[in-house]
Amino acid sequence: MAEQTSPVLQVKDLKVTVKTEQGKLPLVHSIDFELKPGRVLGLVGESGSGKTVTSLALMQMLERKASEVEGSIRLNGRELNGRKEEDMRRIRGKEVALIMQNPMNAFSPVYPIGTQFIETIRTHTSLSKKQAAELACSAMSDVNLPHSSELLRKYPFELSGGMLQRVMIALSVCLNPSVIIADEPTTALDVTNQLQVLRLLDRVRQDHGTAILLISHDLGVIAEMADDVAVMQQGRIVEQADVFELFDHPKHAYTQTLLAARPMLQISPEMAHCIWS
Ligand SMILES: Nc1ncnc2c1ncn2[C@@H]1O[C@H](COP(=O)(O)OP(=O)(O)OP(=O)(O)O)[C@@H](O)[C@H]1O
Repeated sequence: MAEQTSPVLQVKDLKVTVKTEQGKLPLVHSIDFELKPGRVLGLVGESGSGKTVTSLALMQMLERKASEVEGSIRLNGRELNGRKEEDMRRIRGKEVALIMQNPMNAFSPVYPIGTQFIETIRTHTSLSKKQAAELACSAMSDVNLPHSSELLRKYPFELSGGMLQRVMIALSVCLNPSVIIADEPTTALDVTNQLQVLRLLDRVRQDHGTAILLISHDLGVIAEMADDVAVMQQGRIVEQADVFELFDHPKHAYTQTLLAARPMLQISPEMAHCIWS
């Protein structure tokens, strides 16, 4: 079906500049990519290459006074770039969700997790408080968080980084957005929970046709999860290809260096089998 193959997210000529005391500093230079339903695009590149800045620009979460985002970000055919913050609040979470690198930034320290979780659900749905709490609990057990009703009463500082990361992932997936941007979603987790989260993302992709932009340092995770890969260097996408093509025949010298520098695939065939079984 034509509808199935049209992209949910189309990024064209995206540029990000920040204003510094020394003047304007370009961080992302004219990048293009698209995401189709149910596909995973891996975004890789060394630290500082602009992956997080790109994800924040897509979500329109960069400080507007201190930065400039140019180009086009079309989500389900609608332009996001320059959209009012009020509109973006309705779109974020419901249509596009961000799993951030640092989960502490995703929650306010002054409210219990549950209040924030339930309010987010209720902003985007017509569920009652009780139904929203049930949905929150079931989403939390999906990411291996037991005693979820107890957890919902806790404040962010009472949870470990890994637990908070899983709460954020549960919140991101529970509203079935068409696109999930996952910025290093498993970095803070131990191996068992990494597998759980990767499995969950894969299940969401399969069951709901969610498109995922997966940012990761871990080329093993990218090799297992991504259909296509874009390689970023100094704010530019220097190579973009199908995952097999990119790993087997990297064309750009930087991609070759990146692949040669990987210690080894951190996901063994046995672990990969665990993810998909
Ligand atoms: N507000 C800002 N002002 C100036 N420079 C910034 C600002 N935000 C980010 N940068 C710089 O932009 C570059 C890209 O940062 P970004 O966090 O996107 O990299 P990254 O590829 O996500 O790295 P990592 O993998 O370590 O998360 C870095 O050099 C960073 O220092």
